[in-house]
Amino acid sequence: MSFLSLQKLSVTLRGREVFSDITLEIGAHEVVGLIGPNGAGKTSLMRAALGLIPSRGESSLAGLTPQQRAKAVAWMPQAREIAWPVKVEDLVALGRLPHGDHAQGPVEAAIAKMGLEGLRKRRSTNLSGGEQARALLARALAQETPLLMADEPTAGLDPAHQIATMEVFGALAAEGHGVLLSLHDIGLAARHCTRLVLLAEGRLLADGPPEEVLSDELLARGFGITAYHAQTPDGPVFQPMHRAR
Ligand SMILES: Nc1ncnc2c1ncn2[C@@H]1O[C@H](COP(=O)(O)OP(=O)(O)OP(=O)(O)O)[C@@H](O)[C@H]1O
Repeated sequence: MSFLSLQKLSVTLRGREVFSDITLEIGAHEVVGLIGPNGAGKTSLMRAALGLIPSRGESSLAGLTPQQRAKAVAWMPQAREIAWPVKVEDLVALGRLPHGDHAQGPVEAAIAKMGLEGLRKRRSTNLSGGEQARALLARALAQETPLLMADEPTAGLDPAHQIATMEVFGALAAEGHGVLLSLHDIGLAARHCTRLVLLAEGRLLADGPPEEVLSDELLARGFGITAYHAQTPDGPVFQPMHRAR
């Protein structure tokens, strides 16, 4: 089952083509890491897929009404903006708005998954940056959508919370959801994503299992780096090492 289908999606901003002809399917049981250098178009790709910016080509989500879309996909943007000083538990409960219910089960589950029990009564605008990110992710989880899309969800999180958050995405995929994340931490991406999509040079340069997409050639071409990688009993280890010459 496909939760997101992009056909030849292209975005031009202020007369400059950011990327063109991106064709991509995301389905159940996948944690897809969208990687690429600064300015490659990762945010633009996700925003165009959601129908938030103009594009050419097709996205299965872009034509939905806001109500339909909010039931099909939860979206955590890069900007962690919380407009009102609501309590964390009330912020998370806003995830239920598209469903028009006050179901406590999904809210409590999201609070527990993001480790927010100790913060639930705090005003969300007073939280640290990483705590706010976890609260916004919990709101997205409470939305209980087939697909979760998040723009750099682990940015600003400490290592334990980065790992915990990636494990939450893995658990969602195991339950049958699909997840699309933009990530700059390629080590986390290598370890926790089932599939990587490399966006560079204005197009989709590679799409496949992490070990294929993180080849020496694609890393040099896409990011201009060399890296150390190894398979360990605990999974793949990946460390960027040098700028490629
Ligand atoms: N509203 C806009 N108007 C004009 N250009 C834009 C606009 N938004 C983004 N861009 C440009 O489009 C390109 C892609 O930006 P985008 O934010 O999608 O990249 P990204 O891969 O998410 O980058 P980063 O890793 O730095 O977050 C960049 O060159 C950016 O300057």
